[in-house]
Amino acid sequence: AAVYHWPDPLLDNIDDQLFVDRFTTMNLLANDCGYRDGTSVAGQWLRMAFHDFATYDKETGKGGLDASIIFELDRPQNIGVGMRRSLMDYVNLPTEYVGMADIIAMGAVMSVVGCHGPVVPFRAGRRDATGPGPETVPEPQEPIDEHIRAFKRMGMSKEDMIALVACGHSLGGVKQSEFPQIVTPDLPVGITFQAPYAFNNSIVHEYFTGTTVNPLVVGPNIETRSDFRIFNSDNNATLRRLSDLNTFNQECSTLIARMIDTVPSDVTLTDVVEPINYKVQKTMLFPQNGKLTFLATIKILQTGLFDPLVLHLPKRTVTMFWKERTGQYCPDQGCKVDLLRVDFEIASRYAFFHGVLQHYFYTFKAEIPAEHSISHFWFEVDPKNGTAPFIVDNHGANYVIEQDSILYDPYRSDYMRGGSNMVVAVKDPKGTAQNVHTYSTLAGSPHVRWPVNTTSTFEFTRDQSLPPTDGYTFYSGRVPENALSNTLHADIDGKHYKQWLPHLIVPGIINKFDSKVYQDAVGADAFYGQHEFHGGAMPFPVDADVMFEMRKIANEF
Ligand code: HEM
Repeated sequence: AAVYHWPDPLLDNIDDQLFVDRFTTMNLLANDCGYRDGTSVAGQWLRMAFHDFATYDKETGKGGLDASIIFELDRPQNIGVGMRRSLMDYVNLPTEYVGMADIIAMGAVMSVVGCHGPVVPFRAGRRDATGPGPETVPEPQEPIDEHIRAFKRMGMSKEDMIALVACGHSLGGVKQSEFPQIVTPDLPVGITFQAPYAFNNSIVHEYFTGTTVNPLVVGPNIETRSDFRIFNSDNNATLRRLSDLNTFNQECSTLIARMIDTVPSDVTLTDVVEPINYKVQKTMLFPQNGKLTFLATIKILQTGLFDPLVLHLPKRTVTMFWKERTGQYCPDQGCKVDLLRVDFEIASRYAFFHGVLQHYFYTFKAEIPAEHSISHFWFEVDPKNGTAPFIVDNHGANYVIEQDSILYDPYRSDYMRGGSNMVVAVKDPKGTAQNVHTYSTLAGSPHVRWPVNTTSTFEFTRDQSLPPTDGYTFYSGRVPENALSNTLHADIDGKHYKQWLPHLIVPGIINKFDSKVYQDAVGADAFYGQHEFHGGAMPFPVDADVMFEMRKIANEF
């Protein structure tokens, strides 16, 4: 599995999307094979991944999952409302660190599991194309030899092709509005490939029992019966194998993974991404009330079976330690910080199949003398279950605060909707700071004929309304509301500094959890009311919606 060394913007983001929150785009839309446009969201997402992949050429090593589909939407081969709808779903997800190609691949994974199919392993790190690929998506009117040739070019054998088509065409169907020569006017306006709205091998059984209505098998137009020609191109041997559900699930998982992992030959993907345990995230360091405030959260996975009706905090205790950056301040064993708060979130369906049921987020707040600052931090976890306490320290490397010269300042920034006034604290004893700016990913800017995210630079200037304090001067600038991710940059005394601001904690999108942490940071403790507690084995204040969700999930197991 891919190893997470903090900070890693790519894996951090992918982990959030795949595993953490049931209520993200990725988890919500394709979940339960949700219906849309006469088909399923999942069907639309999976087809888009295939069409993006279908530009691959094994000989040249070009194409594959590279989001070139964005530039290919006007082609008849990519006809269909599903393509545009899928892109609309995805449009806000890519950032400076996570490309659209990864999102499209993730969509394929989520569509399969969302329709109760198997887990398709996910790797990250695809690179987005800057222009269209060749016009090479297979079309239903083409002869079988052409399909075999096309899949061979994509790196798939004839048997792979048969299986992959059966896997893909277990979702969705064909629309009259898009393929009137296949779904002729005497037929219903849309026909699904198989009866159940689920990722399974009904398509195979319906084929063998003669009950199929798959228009690419029994449609009135013989020329466009491509599934029929493909399925029996090996005398049905592959399809017979796939009539066993376990075999179908296994082979589909492997083949869809191969499909989405097909990338240009100069792109290297990460290892398979598993839920990341002890993930440090959402760190913030900023001057406040004559000190530096440091916030950090560590995510711990809840695995194994549990009784969803008896929610309780694990007995474990988690403690944070940190060390000064200059001078002598902390004892040898580090300055100790007790827990500020614990939150939890139910895991995604995809995470359930990795044995993860929910996530605990342990958040800490350290008060740090500005003159000493902070160089690194780590955690001690005591499971309190008879096993020994252990240290979590970024695989031995510690969580190192690379620099404290340029810091995002949530305390002084203003999150009002309609763009934000972002404030950056700059440690600049010689007064030489230059080029203080953020490099931001903006949602949905018109770039090509289809909106894709773009990146822009926003300059900051000295903010005279904020008096210097604790060695920091303050710079501010307006960052648009649609900024999805930001990286701060500055040159100070001839040296370049940068700080990545994780997606979701910066202006633009602030989720519930983060806004609470933000409230904590600025000292509005009362904000939480009864939902606030500081460590210890206290019951969660669970609301009815969450209970309902958890029961539903428990029943699905
Ligand atoms: C020779 C190969 C293939 C041909 C000729 C073909 C053709 C088609 C056609 C004509 C449609 C109807 C689209 C619409 O009406 O909007 C369709 C839908 C679909 N195809 Fe394929 N396909 C092929 C291979 C695949 C593969 C390999 C996959 C995925 C692994 C796949 C996934 C899908 C899905 C999920 C849909 C449903 C889309 C929706 O409901 O919106 N197809 N395909």
